[in-house]
Amino acid sequence: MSLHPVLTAVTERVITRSARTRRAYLDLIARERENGISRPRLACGNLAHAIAASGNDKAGLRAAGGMNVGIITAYNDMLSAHQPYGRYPDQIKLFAREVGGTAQVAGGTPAMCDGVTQGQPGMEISLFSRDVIALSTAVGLSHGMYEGVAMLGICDKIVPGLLMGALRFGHLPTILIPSGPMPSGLPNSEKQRIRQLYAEGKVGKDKLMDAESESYHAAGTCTFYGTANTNQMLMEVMGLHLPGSSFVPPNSRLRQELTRAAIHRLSEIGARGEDYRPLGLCVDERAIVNAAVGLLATGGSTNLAIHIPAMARAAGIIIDWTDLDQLSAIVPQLTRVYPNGSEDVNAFHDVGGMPSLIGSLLDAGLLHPDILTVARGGFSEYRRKPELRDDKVVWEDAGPSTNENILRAPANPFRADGGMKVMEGNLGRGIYKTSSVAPERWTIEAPAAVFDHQEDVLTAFRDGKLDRDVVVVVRFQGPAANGMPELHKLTPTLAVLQDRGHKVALVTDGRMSGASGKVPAAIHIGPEAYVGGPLSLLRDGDVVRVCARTGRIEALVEPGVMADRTPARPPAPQFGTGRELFALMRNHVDLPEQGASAILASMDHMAAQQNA
Ligand SMILES: O=C(O)[C@H](O)[C@@H](O)[C@H](O)[C@H](O)COP(=O)(O)O
Ligand code: SF4
Repeated sequence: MSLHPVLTAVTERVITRSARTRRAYLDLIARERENGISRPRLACGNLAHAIAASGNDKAGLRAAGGMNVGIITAYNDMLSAHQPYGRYPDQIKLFAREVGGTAQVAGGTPAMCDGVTQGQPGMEISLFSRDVIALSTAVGLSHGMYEGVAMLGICDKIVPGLLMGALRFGHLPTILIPSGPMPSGLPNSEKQRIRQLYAEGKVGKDKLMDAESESYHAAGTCTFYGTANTNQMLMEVMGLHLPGSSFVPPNSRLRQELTRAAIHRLSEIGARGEDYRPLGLCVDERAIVNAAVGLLATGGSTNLAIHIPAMARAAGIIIDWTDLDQLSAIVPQLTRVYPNGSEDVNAFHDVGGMPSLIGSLLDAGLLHPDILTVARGGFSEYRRKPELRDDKVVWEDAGPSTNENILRAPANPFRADGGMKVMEGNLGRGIYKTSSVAPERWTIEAPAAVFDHQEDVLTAFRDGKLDRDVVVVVRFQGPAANGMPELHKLTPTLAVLQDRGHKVALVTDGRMSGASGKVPAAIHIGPEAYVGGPLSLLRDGDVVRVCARTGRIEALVEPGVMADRTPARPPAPQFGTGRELFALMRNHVDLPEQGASAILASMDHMAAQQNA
């Protein structure tokens, strides 16, 4: 099947736009491979320090005969998705020895749980924790002891951060190793129902806690299709996981054999072998466009509209929301997984999952088939799913979906267009996730209720001030203002207003969770209010129109009236919960459409100085 012409056109535009920065990046990783820090170039003292505690691996590490795998782990036992990783390093060391290599934990990174910080001050650190993870990855790999990298991370900011960091060592082969979703618990729609009853005061805290604990109840990734599971999907359509490994349950024999296979495969794609597949060549413009297609075909998390540009930029590639919007026009929605439906990722995996999805997108010419992946052979390997045969993992054709209520092929999509729209108008430019909102709610026009803090929305609701058609505007939530938190805590309250029959929409320069849905939301609006963006000029009562059909977000106020207004004063920045430590990032961060990253903005500033 030939490639869809829009996919080709968007890819060529990305290649052209990125020509200079991508060339500089490829030159960098070539230099790093030839002359960069590496084990043979370490001095005796350096190497002695690096192997002092390596026990039986010391001789192997000193002789440098096999690959030394650097493990970058985002393990902590509070994050349910990362809790299984505690045992992985010891397993990986065994698997590396099986193929004549060694492995060391090169370093750890933090891993925030957005479920724990949702609605809490810590959420104002969440986006910037991604950059901290990128920096932590670079710290670990900077020792030059490793010929391959195994990365252990799943959740929201962790996979983007790991990739942003590892891409700066893009001369090294790198594989991401997932740990898998927890068993399905209380259905997400039932959890949401209980939350709405609680928001209305109709059930007590114990009932809510019981529902939450039945939903999030074991080790493994939460099973809604939020940012974490969108990350897993992304790693498959970019060929950075082993095929079909994203949603295999944790603590299973197959999961362990997939980890073994990943380490064995990593040892084959190093610089010394005949099948060199460095990360920086795997992540090229086609892989990034594949990522965007996967995001749109699955109605993935809006957070990836920020993270895909950031990961791309770390590899010298520039993709923007217009590219996303144009791809969205031709990429059909093929999955219905909560919040885009009632089923979860375990159900998606059981009916064919990633291999079936990738196969059908390839057949429709909607994915680049010729990307360089970590798996042997080409991207067509990713049509196949892993099975355990005689205790060994083998890959077998996955075939089409077995349940068209959850997963479909492009010939019979849930919707003909992708799940995301770019919104523009006199209030700025943002993103709207259409896949999780009923089409009859795609156009909302109502008077604005303007807030500077999400808590004030909940107070206004409790005081009965929102019981009407309303566009709730929450501003000063952008990256420069307070770190661009998710405002997902507002979902139950806004959904109650919507269920009462009111027309409701949310407009914000902040973010929403990948698990957010049901309520129309125009988010990531830039330029943000904190830097004087149009949201800072809005007043209570202004009529705002949010229309995902036209992609427009407008204040129906005379232009002269808005222009004559004085921008609202930003709230004072807050100390506490460590937020003051991130002022550095707030002061240097760039736009969400560019990736909302202080480190990438500073890196590009450095490149501009070099070229001056
Ligand atoms: O982007 C995401 O997917 C979210 O950040 C997710 O990781 C977070 O945990 C949500 O808050 C979970 O949803 P609830 O808050 O509804 O449990
Ligand atoms: S998916 Fe979200 S809530 Fe679940 S463990 Fe990961 S970050 Fe936490």
